[in-house]
Amino acid sequence: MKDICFVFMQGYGPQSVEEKQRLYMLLRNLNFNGESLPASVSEPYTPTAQKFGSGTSAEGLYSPELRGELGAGLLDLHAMDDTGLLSEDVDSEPFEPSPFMPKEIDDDEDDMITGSQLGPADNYNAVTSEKEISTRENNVAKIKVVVRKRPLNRKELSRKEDDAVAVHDSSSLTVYEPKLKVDLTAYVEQHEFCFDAVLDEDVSNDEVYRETVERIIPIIFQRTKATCFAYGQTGSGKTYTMQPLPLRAAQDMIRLLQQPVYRNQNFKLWLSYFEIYGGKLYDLLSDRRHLLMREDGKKQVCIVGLQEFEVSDVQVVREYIERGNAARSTGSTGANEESSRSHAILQLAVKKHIIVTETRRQRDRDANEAKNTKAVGKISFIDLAGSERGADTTDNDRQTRIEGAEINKSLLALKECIRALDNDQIHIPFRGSKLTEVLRDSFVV
Ligand SMILES: Nc1ncnc2c1ncn2[C@@H]1O[C@H](COP(=O)(O)OP(=O)(O)OP(=O)(O)O)[C@@H](O)[C@H]1O
Repeated sequence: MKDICFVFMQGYGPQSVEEKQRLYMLLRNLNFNGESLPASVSEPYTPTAQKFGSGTSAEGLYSPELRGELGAGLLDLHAMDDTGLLSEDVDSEPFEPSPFMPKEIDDDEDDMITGSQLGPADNYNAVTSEKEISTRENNVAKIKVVVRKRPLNRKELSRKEDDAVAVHDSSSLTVYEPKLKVDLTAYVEQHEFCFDAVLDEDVSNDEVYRETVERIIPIIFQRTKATCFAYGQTGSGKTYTMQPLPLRAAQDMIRLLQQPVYRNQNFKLWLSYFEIYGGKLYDLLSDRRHLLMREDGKKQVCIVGLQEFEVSDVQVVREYIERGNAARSTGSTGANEESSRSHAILQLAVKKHIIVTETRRQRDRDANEAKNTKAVGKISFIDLAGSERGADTTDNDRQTRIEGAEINKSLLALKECIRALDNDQIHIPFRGSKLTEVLRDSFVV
């Protein structure tokens, strides 16, 4: 079997329920974990208005039993913010629309989903045209789902396994699912999917960067936060895909920092890296120091004690990333010898350093100007731990199974939050896991 890793991009700024629901729609159908694939799909699933327009055609895809055990992921690292974004004193070009936003938007069609276009089996809530309009007008959160196919690994090749995924073009693929009839005759079911982008197995990490992160780097300097996360089952290539991205992003950010417009404003780049392992937070750049998560008076989640480092050199960024990677919790699963056993979160924050004059007493004491910083924008890279099927755990020891259970639990909690959002529930179960607690603000508009 070939596996697929999803790279999901989320632009920050004001977010709408509609965008999040759309993401949920996209991702909850992406469980290629053998047993959770749809039993029968007569038409391809397309996460755009055109396909939703087909009414019941893809009905089977949306029934709860076909969603699979571990569904979608939706992350937002407002949660990690203990400071609001700088709202003034930033000289920049006018605020840019999302790089994922089509330049020209046709009023009545394309990428927006209308209530009338939804299939009856789907309890996706109708999106009113009024909301659509306001969404467009506000240029709100932009989501991009990119799928990367990985090549067969040595084990799969030696077992002469079939290639289960065929990439057709830059936005669609087919998954071939081997099945057995009741009389044990083998047959293959085909499932077609469309995404914002599909990258074939020969695509390099550099191309992944260009397709996903590159375009949002400039807007991080314009009071924007973005999150890129990798979702997929264990061994699907999440870490392989995610690890090079922050370094490439840092390279571009450092280059931008040299530009007079940002240099003159004293913009600097800061890096932090932590993981959520077994429901606990650890600083990967500070000897795995146990971190505590607290809520402040404004119900903002703060990670107390998380170390941030100012970086101005790509080589230094590389060293920090390597140090953090080395500190990450890894283990071995049936599907991946070097499996990440944690959710890793690397953040690159642009901050404006403000020279402030302290109180008279302090000034007298210090006679120096004190420095202060204010967040301008931030990009977060999240390498989620892989979801695991029962079949992946047969060879695992007790510890690995416990870890797997914890990982699945947290991804399930993530799914529950997204499902609650999808159902417009008032109560969103953030407290289901540390992951969802930390990412709480992503579910709150
Ligand atoms: N696109 C690719 N091209 C070549 N090799 C790949 C690709 N994707 C993944 N691999 C290889 O597959 C193996 C598993 O990848 P990786 O560790 O990134 O999976 P993962 O999804 O992070 O798994 P886990 O959730 O268990 O941590 C690694 O040896 C990696 O080098």
